[in-house]
Amino acid sequence: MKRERIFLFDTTLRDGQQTPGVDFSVEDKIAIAAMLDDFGIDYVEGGYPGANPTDTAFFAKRRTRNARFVAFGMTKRTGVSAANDPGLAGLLQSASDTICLVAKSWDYHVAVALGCTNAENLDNIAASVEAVVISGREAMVDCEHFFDGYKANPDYALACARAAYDAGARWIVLCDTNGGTQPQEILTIVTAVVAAGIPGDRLGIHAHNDTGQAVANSLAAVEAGVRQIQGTLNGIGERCGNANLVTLIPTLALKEVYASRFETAIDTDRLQELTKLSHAFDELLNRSPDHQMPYVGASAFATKAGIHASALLKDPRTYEHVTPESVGNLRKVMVSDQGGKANFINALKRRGIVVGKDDPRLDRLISIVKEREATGYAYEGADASFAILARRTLGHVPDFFHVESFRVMVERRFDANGQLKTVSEAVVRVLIDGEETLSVAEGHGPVNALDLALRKDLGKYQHEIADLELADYKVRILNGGTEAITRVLIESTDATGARWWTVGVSDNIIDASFQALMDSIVFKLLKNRDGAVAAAAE
Ligand SMILES: CC(=O)SCCNC(=O)CCNC(=O)[C@H](O)C(C)(C)COP(=O)(O)OP(=O)(O)OC[C@H]1O[C@@H](n2cnc3c(N)ncnc32)[C@H](O)[C@@H]1OP(=O)(O)O
Ligand SMILES: CC(=O)C(=O)O
Repeated sequence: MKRERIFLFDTTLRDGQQTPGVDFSVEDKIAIAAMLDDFGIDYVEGGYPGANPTDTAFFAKRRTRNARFVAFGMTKRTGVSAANDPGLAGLLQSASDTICLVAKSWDYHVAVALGCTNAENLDNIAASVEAVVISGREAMVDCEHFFDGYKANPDYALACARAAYDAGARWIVLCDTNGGTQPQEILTIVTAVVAAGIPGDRLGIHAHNDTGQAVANSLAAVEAGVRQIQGTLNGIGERCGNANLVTLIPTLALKEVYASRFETAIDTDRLQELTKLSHAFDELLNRSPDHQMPYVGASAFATKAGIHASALLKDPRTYEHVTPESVGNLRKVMVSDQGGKANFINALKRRGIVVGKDDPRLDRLISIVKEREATGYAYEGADASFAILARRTLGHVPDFFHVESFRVMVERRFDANGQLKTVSEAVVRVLIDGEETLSVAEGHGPVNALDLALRKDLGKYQHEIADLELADYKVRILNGGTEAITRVLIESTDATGARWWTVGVSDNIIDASFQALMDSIVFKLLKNRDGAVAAAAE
């Protein structure tokens, strides 16, 4: 059976830009447009030329090689001709292939927001689309509030869509602008639009996620006939976001119910780049990836439950709905107090440690991990600390150095210029091969001072840790009150690009940090000696 083509439209740079806290520069937009273009998205909406200097500069030239480059703007205003509407002129001057016009399709909005008559709004839609078509560009109309409008006045909502269609718009996009419509309603309303004479292959869906249904609504619209889906990378967008293309793309490609009937421009090779794309975008936004994001999250193919791990290791299909490789993700079997022997054997194998199911040392390791987790440690997020603990329990970790003592001091005082300053200083006494060194360092805070002092003079190992850097530091108070236990997680990295997490737990935050810092250095030294241990670092 010939599969029907679904066109993917990305509005990360336009609706995504409307996300609270997201503010792209021209350089960001250029980078994101290139990522989307390389990935194979059909349409890349770049923003609103004329609305602000960034978007105007971004549209000074075409920013995609293969994808259609889309400029967004509103239909002309009442009382001016299309030729004299400054907003429309800005769109027509932009270096775009396609112009997407937003048009009101809810009569209530026409009255309240536009303050014109229903007939004037229909004229504005038609005249604006005609102007785009005459300019030689592809015209597209986002029918704003289409579903709410249809529920209030179906004839008028349909008339708006038809005005766009009759004037020559290639796509009429039905928008759930307020994001409150449910999948069943989308199915019914889109079916009615198709029955009213606008073919599905001229219709698109733009769904917001205010009830967590944006992906489901997009799929319901496809089911009813639409052939263009609008969405964003990682689901960013106004309020609760837009339909997440990173979820929709693999669903369309990997779920038989869709894959047997539809195809997109994203082939199986490109699909394997999906996790990278999603994470690269988060990197650009300077935020941590959502571990639980479908398909691409770090937890999407992770299990810490012993019963699951045991079956998963016999055959991954027992607990995976698709393979992690298909979207470029990884399977992760973690160790924790929820794990059984299978979790541990797998985790150890990854680090080059082979241990039999009946080996008593394995039971010992499991009971140490479970006991420690009961006191606050969390090894599932601290792979490197687990690697060290496993090696200590099952084999051997060299005694590289020994910290005899440390002291950390925080002092608030006036400096020589009379300025009030808080100073942190650490002193560390280290024994290496029987020789003692004493290091003193000042830092931005007590943990930074301790870290600097610890790494200041490690004698013969100093050159080995020169490229070690702390990338992240997380503190979690595990129970309140004066008896609070603190868990510290530290992420480290080095020149090879490897990253590893270590953990420390104590009722003293400095002591917890010290444990995590020590594990970080020991892991780095182990990693320098043994490639297998590096499997703990990603
Ligand atoms: C559902 C969506 O996400 S639509 C996209 C929303 N995104 C944005 O608005 C981001 C970019 N927008 C902007 O920078 C500004 O709103 C601009 C530059 C476009 C316009 O700025 P201003 O001219 O100062 O108008 P302002 O933002 O205050 O109000 C919007 C105006 O557009 C009118 N308008 C809104 N939608 C439409 C439409 N589809 N067709 C014609 N006019 C419209 C409103 O009636 C209002 O007119 P008024 O000023 O006469 O009351
Ligand atoms: C066009 C658009 O962003 C919306 O209706 O939500």
